[in-house]
Amino acid sequence: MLRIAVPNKGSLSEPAADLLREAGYRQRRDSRELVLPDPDNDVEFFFLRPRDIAVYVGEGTVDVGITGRDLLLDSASTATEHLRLGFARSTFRFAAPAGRLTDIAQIAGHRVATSYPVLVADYLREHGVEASGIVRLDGAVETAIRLGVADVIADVVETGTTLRAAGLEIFGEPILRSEAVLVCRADGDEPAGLDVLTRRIQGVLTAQQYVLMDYDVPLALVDQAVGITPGLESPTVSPLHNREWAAVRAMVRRDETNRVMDALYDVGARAILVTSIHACRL
Ligand SMILES: Nc1ncnc2c1ncn2[C@@H]1O[C@H](COP(=O)(O)OP(=O)(O)OP(=O)(O)O)[C@@H](O)[C@H]1O
Ligand SMILES: O=P(O)(O)OC[C@H]1O[C@H](OP(=O)(O)OP(=O)(O)O)[C@H](O)[C@@H]1O
Ligand SMILES: [Mg+2]
Repeated sequence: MLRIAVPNKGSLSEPAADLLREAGYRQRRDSRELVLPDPDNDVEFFFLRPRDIAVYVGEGTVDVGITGRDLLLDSASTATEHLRLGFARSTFRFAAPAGRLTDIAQIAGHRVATSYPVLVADYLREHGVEASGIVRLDGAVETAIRLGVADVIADVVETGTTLRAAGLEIFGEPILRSEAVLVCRADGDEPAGLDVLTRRIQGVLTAQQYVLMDYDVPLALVDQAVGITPGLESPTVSPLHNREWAAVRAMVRRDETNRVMDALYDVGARAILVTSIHACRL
């Protein structure tokens, strides 16, 4: 049985459960359940704190897990990134009171508050900057400066709303771009069943990222239209009752749907239909 660690709380928890459910796995109904066997799929789920997941995977206590790239790096675990999952995207950044700092070199001699001390210490060391100290906090890091515990913070930034509300401003380059990732052990054999889990998750992600586009186009314009919708391998081109026209079906990236429809219409395609993909294996 493949042992899979899933975040039990926080921003990663719900999208991770949704992804696994969509991939055909059982998911818990009660948030107090800590272990959930799924014998039909030959896997077992362990609901753990997101921060601990890379540690368990690195130790080999569980085979794979879902966590954030930032949490993986901060754990200093030997676990390694196996698959990007595309949700819980964020950047990890330095911030200070608006207008005060512009460059990470200016962190020298200042105190940095963060929930990710390993990540921050590694980054500062790599950039040759010596802070006077790193203050580890569990959360609400943005308040640390006002309370006089630190001069600079390093924290997760998604929309920037929390920083603005605290009168802080990012400076320097992003320390990291993070998203949810599937992690597994770096050494040893690949655990049995990881290939199936990976293919199922990739199927869900592809189904979310692509749509099916159908359209009719005059025969003379098929090459031009297919140039706009090359599909993943090659689009399906079928004859129509009207021999002057063909029907084309191709996968298109969801975020390009409207741009592609406009371009197809411009070359003469008509009856352009877009359908969601429910599931797929490529
Ligand atoms: N606002 C956010 N937007 C996107 N991702 C976020 C956000 N906040 C946290 N994350 C991501 O979620 C992961 C952290 O999850 P974790 O459960 O430890 O913290 P949390 O979601 O802030 O929950 P908590 O309420 O326990 O603080 C990290 O990978 C981080 O990048
Ligand atoms: O850029 P934003 O969209 O504002 O999101 C970023 C904020 O979200 C998270 O905080 P959370 O709400 O989890 O509180 P915490 O600091 O107590 O973890 C993170 O730690 C930032 O503070
Ligand atoms: Mg938080």
